Amino acid sequence: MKSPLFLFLNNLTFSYKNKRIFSNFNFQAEFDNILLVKGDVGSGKSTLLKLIYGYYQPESGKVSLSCENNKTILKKYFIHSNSSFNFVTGFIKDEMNLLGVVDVQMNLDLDLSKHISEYSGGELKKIAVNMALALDSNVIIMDEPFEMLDDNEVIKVKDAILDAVSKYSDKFFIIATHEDLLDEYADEILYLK
Ligand SMILES: Nc1ncnc2c1ncn2[C@@H]1O[C@H](COP(=O)(O)OP(=O)(O)OP(=O)(O)O)[C@@H](O)[C@H]1O
Repeated sequence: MKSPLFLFLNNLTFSYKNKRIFSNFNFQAEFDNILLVKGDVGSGKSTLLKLIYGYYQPESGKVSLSCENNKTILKKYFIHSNSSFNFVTGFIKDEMNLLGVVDVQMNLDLDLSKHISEYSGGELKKIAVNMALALDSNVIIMDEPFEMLDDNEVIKVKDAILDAVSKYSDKFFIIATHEDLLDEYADEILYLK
């Protein structure tokens, strides 16, 4: 049986220079598959994902992710809204080797040997999402996975996420999105104002 993932945000305070984004913010969720983070433009969704991932440290307060089953080691992977940040080596193949991804799951129909500057934003997004799904990470944090994709690709990415959720008992998704298409599948939705 699947052990849920717990997210606790306790009195979280975070600012960029002089701009306060979270002030003693509290939230907790227990979820089996998908936690969505939604809200207006600039409400702090990306910032919160980066705090959850650990890119940023809060000024005060605490972020914690834990699994009821303490034996499960939480390996996190972050998909940036600008997917070029996911390919620090500059090359898809090198990144895959670095992360130990043998093959991407979906039929991408793309030449993966080029430099990242030679792909469109949507192509990079597709590759990044599929790379994340092919990794053995169990906490996949996605910042706007549907951005820059056409309708057809949006459905493919949505289906790939739902497929991973049904296939693997140990994968959890924390997804920031403006789209409504995962709402009905989410265990919980955090709305930021
Ligand atoms: N690196 C940064 N330095 C300074 N301010 C920043 C930085 N990143 C974000 N901000 C500011 O913090 C606020 C929250 O930004 P964030 O990107 O978290 O919002 P968001 O909800 O993800 O927005 P969007 O819906 O446009 O993606 C915004 O006002 C933004 O201008």
